[in-house]
Amino acid sequence: MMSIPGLNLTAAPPETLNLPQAIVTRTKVLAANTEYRFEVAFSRTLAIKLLFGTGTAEFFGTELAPNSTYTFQGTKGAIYTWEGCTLEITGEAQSEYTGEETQMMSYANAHLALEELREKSLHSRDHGPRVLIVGPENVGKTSLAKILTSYAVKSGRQPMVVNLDPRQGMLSAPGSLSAAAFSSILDIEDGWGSSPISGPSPVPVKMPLVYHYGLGNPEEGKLFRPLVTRMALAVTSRLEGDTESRQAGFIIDSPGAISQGKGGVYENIEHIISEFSVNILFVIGSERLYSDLTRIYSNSNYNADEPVAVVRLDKSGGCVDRDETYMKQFRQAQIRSYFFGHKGDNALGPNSQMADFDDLSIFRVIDGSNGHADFRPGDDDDVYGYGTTIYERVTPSSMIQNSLLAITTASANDKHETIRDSSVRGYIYVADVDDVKKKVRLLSPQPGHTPPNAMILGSFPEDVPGLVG
Ligand SMILES: Nc1ncnc2c1ncn2[C@@H]1O[C@H](COP(=O)(O)OP(=O)(O)OP(=O)(O)O)[C@@H](O)[C@H]1O
Repeated sequence: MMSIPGLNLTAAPPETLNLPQAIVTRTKVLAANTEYRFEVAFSRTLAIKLLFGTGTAEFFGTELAPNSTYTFQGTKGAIYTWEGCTLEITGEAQSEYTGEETQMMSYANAHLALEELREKSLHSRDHGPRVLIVGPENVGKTSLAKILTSYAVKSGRQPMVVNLDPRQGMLSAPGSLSAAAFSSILDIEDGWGSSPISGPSPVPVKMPLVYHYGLGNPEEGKLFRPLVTRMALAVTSRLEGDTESRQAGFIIDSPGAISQGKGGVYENIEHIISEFSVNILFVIGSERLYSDLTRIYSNSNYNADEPVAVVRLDKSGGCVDRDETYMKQFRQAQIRSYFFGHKGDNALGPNSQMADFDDLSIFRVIDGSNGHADFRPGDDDDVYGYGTTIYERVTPSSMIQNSLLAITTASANDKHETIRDSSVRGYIYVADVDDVKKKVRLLSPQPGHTPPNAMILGSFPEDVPGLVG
């Protein structure tokens, strides 16, 4: 275990890690167009190797290198093969089986259709496809986003990927919305891969643009839509300045909650489509949603410069429901690896810093549950006009112990809208609060002084007790 520079602290191991387990190695022969589906607990490790010369295999679109061992913890996923292959598997899975009916053919066709649009954009100097993926929870939206991204990268493109689902982070902490251009392969073991501050990685790092949302549900509070607008501006201007990205277009992953709708009206989906000028809408796993959205965006009803193509895709039979307990463990693992590196190997040594209460400018997101929010789904953006109260300034106290603070690029004196619209430089973790001495102990991925910038404290992600032992 590695000590943390500064205060001789060590990272607390995840409670469940390193438990003894039966190590059983077996080989699994997969026929063409099938996949090995597995679930592995956070307390276990499953190692998978594609045996050399037996064929090719991929994990959500990213090819496995032959004879390399990939290890998974707390993962639910599938290794798919187009032509058949043999895997060597070591460790204990909670569940495992071979899926013979997969959606990979239709997902690959979706990729080919996007490639055609990318080729067309090359000749016309238009934008490439601007894709939004919607559907209820756990229908494989994120998996499809990864597959489309991997295939695009493999085709030599550099797509932007935008994560608008705060329940899980992409190259960032949970609770955030982020965007990044992908020009290299995704990290098989670590989901989307590593960002510069989350540990060394064999896969080149990606520099994400991050905004902090701080709530779990996009239908709650009054931040989601303004942040979508903000993100759309940032992404669009990046595309304007970069021919390769413009041609590749972007892929937006969305939270399941926005696909519930209210009486056939989907305000958050419509907002995302109009702000990002989405022209391809993939609807997974809900016929009703598909039918409602087709009605809304059928050419005769929808009045915009460019029509929105609504495309229905089936949910893969491999998709697994993830309960709150799993999601919480998943987020905690994401946060742990943000500070300590992937897989608890403590490859990163985050810094421990002491700060006075007065050094911290903390703004707490006002959500729907504490009586201040006046958000109604029907409100439009002008209610967020000049001088809106979005946050409340909080004095540090033991209340903030174990929480995550998003350090923005805004100053503490800025208007709330400015703080909201500022990107996040990074996150710090409040390890300890001394109410008497009025001091806090912070964990930061980077050395140096605690910045005076405005910091956002959300009610989401939940506290991570015992990140530091
Ligand atoms: N073909 C498959 N085989 C095995 N597991 C799969 C398969 N496809 C998806 N999964 C797993 O099922 C779970 C749900 O999939 P995914 O995260 O892609 O859904 P989602 O629609 O993005 O969910 P949410 O809206 O809750 O974020 C994930 O753990 C994912 O890894």
